[in-house]
Amino acid sequence: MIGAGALIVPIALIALIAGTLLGPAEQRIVIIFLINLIAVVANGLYSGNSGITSFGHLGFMGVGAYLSAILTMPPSLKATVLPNLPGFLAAAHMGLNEAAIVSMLIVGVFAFVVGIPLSRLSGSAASITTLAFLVIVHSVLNGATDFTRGSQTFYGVQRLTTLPSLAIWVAVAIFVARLFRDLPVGLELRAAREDELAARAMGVNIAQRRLIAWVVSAMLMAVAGAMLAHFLGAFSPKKFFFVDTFSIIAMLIIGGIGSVSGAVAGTAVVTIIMEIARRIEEGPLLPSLGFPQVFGLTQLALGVGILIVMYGRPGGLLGFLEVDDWLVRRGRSLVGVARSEALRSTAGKLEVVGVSKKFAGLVALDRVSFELSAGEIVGLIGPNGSGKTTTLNAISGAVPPSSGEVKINGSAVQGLSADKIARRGIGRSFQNIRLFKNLTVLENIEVAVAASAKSGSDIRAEALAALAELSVEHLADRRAGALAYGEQRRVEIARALALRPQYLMLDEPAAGMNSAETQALMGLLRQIRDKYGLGLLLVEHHLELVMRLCDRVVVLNKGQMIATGTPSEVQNDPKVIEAYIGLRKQRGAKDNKNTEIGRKAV
Ligand SMILES: Nc1ncnc2c1ncn2[C@@H]1O[C@H](COP(=O)(O)OP(=O)(O)OP(=O)(O)O)[C@@H](O)[C@H]1O
Repeated sequence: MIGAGALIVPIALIALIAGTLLGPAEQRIVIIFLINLIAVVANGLYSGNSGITSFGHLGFMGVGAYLSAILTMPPSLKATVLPNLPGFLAAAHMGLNEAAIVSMLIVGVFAFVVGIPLSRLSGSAASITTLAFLVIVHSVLNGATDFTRGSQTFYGVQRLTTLPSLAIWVAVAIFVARLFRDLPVGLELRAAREDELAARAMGVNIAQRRLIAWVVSAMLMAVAGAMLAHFLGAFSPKKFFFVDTFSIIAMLIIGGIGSVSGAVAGTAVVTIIMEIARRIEEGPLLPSLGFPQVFGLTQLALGVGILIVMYGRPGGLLGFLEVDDWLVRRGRSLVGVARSEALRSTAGKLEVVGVSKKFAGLVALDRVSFELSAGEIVGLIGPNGSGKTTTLNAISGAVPPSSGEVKINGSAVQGLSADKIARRGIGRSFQNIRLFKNLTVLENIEVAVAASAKSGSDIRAEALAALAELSVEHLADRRAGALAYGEQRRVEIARALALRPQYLMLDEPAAGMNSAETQALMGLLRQIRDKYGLGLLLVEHHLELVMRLCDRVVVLNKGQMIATGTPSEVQNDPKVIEAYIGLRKQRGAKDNKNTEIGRKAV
């Protein structure tokens, strides 16, 4: 894999040069750098992809360090250092790599158990929970004296860490992290980092993706712990607590938490800063220049480093950039391949049956019922605040209905999670565009393709074909957040379509478009309906578009359905005229988009 290779080769060269040309003091710095690199890449695999900064990963490193140290220590020595160990641990005697793998597996199981509740949390709630986890692990390491010697130094660990074995583990960590980022699981997790609601609407099971990242990163952390333990030879629980957590987080943040390249860059920069600071701390680095001896300088330097980088580059030195991606993208082809598998069924209907939604005391939807058949375009209109978006949210599972039923081809889906409903065939766009801003346009589409594609299919090629459908394939490598408004709307529709929905719900797709763009959109929507036979539910204030495009129109007012019928029936319905004209009167007959139907009807 070119991605990992571009990062691994320089690291291997550093290890080779250190092993052959450098003295013991410099070798020590390189070894510390490489161990930190595993830890930073591992933490970044979770924190960077999920957007939840973990303060707890040093806990896994600690468990890995103690476990592997116990496993490699000769039984005769264990009888002295840890006389109360249970029999199987007292008798175990392994080599470093074996012990690292066993520790990795045990930590993986431990992380899985801890991760089940954690993966349901988001944002700062999740971050603070990881901090609590660190404190708990620290207390357990201090308390489990039979295994760890408590707060006393755990000594007698075999010094088995060598540059070549370490370099191999670094390569494994980088390879896994880089691969993870590009696999559908990593891509979907990054999408959830950008926008949880939109990711769920694209079929992403966020908790499951977070759990996978948490376990994989914890396992790599255990390896970092094993390497550190067998390099230091002696340590205590405080080695895996706040001070080192701060260093690892500093490396991630300074380099750029959003990429593996950032983790590598941050580790290198911070290792250099810390080494210089440590030398000044230990004694004047350059006595001739008169540098004074300053205690606590290492942490101070890190703090100042974070402040400077955050001020100048809030995303870290490399931000979301993967160096290799940037190199590879230049030459690759942008030819898509349309999907080969059969379309979803073009028969059936989406039924909304007596759906109500209450927000505290407010009745946003009151027993709304209508149907959308495959191949049909239905417009959902009404004045501001009448409940149109809430209807889409209730259907898609973004907000569960308070009562009533939503049926897809006869089976009830209300109460299911949004990602499950998306995978049952409901695609949607959002009123205030919700693209995954820091992902490329192509990656945005790949998230939806991954949720609906058969295993083994070429996700990238299919995503390119979906972009071509909306004539935006030339935008594939652009960052989604950097696109013009009209382009973003098109990409969002392409993304919803890439889910291969049987029913597509678009929330004000023409908002912000000029009249030429709106005309083009109208043609496009008709074309999509004809080609795929899908049912289109269109929320739109642009009434000309609704009246010309829709087969039927449903009108809401104050959460209630006040009319349904063909566009001309609805336009002449007294209740609809009343709703729009009433609103116009209320607003002092201002020229407002809500009054358009009123003017037309009058
Ligand atoms: N999450 C929420 N919490 C509380 N109230 C909400 C929520 N979502 C919507 N509402 C309220 O429900 C009512 C219907 O809102 P909704 O957004 O569905 O209307 P709309 O017809 O889509 O309006 P617009 O045309 O302005 O987009 C409004 O009074 C709104 O304030």
